[in-house]
Amino acid sequence: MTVIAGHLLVLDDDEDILLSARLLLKRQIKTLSCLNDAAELPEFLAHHMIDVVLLDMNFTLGDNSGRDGFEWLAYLRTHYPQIVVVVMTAYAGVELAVNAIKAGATDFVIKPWSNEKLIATLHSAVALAQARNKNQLLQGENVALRGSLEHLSQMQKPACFIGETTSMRELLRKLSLCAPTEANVLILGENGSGKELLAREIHARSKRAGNIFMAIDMGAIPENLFEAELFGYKKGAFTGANENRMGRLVAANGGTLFLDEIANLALHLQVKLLRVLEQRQVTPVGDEKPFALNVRVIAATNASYVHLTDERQFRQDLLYRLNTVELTLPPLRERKDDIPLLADHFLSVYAQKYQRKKPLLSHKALAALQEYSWPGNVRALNHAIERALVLSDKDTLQAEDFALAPVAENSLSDSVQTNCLNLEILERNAVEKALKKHAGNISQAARELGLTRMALYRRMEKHDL
Ligand SMILES: Nc1ncnc2c1ncn2[C@@H]1O[C@H](COP(=O)(O)OP(=O)(O)OP(=O)(O)O)[C@@H](O)[C@H]1O
Repeated sequence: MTVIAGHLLVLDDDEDILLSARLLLKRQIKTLSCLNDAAELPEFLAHHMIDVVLLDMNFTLGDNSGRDGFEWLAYLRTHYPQIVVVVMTAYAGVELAVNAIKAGATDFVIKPWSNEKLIATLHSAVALAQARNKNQLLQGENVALRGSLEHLSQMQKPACFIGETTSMRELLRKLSLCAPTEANVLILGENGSGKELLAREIHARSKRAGNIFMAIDMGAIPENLFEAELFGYKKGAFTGANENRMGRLVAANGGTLFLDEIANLALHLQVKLLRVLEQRQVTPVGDEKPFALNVRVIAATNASYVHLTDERQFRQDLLYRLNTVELTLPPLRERKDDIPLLADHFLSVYAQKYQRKKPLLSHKALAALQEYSWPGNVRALNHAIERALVLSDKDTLQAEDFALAPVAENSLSDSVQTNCLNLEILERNAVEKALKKHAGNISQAARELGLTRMALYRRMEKHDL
């Protein structure tokens, strides 16, 4: 006997029916749940992934019209279109069953059921549900692949998260506890400190590791495209919507959704995101049917805690939805003992990339790297090492090969403080100085800060520079 690999929910107000379903099916199907009160269905579905619902059509004593069943069928079709519904009716209710099929049920069984027929029906229903899910995932992955090309090279690299200082060990300890759970995680840390890498590490150590990791830079999506990009749209929903397009949230179904730069999301869009995360469903623009959303959410920001807890800038209900677990990445200047490890790692990476012998670092060069305050954090260290390796063919790299830009006094003294507001000031100073130093040349300033041009533009906008 092959066990049906799916989750079946039997919904019937008759306890005897539920008992016989349990007796018959508990060894036939991988996961079986029973509910005798249909009113509990929405709450139940919000917390469980169901493949098939075996739905009784009559819940009100003396009413054999199937009215309740049709209402719940419509609810399932609207809110959980991927769930396959098989209805149950009494012998006299074959006509009812036919109407239920017209209304979207996939099949029906007559009570009292024939065990064999019921099991065969459920076999096909679960197979159909799984094909639907797979189809949805494939569509999603397709969108994700198209939409995330810029992440492709990073995604292919095996995650290698380096950190051995006390603060990083503590962070990694928390990570190993929360990664296998479904808890939402909020990652705080300065630019370039490794928030996305940490998010990928959580995904890699979670049950969703075999599924998609969808990174969305919330600061990079123009406000007027927010809904179309994230929720998708239906053909004809607006000018230019020439085909149905699945949004990135549904594309992330089954996997992890990484919402980067979450604090850059405008307040009115925060409400929309919150609604989707609460209801766990997404309705594409111009459509009526929502898609069920099954994602684990990891969000990240470089914003200060002061910013996040200021309700004029960030909705507190959204914050609570996102920060079940909070992980804070210390800036690189506060974990200087990691610099030799990181430097060695990047030297290996770039020696391989540029097909040359891995150079050594002189003592002075290492000391200079450890003394530097790294306003652009690990990303800037990474770039500095790549640059040094490209521009020098020596076997041993010296301090001057790294051309470390002097960091202004006040930035350095800010850096010693851990107050979050000062981190904002530190970022503003770094951006301002880089722009001044490069006479407003965005590309050069961005390179020096270890940011992309887009990321630098966002910071300039944020700090009104
Ligand atoms: N602990 C680490 N070990 C190895 N590489 C790291 C580590 N932290 C960061 N990096 C590398 O530094 C670069 C920047 O990291 P990442 O993009 O994760 O930072 P971020 O905090 O998300 O940046 P931003 O705030 O600008 O989005 C990446 O190339 C990443 O691989």
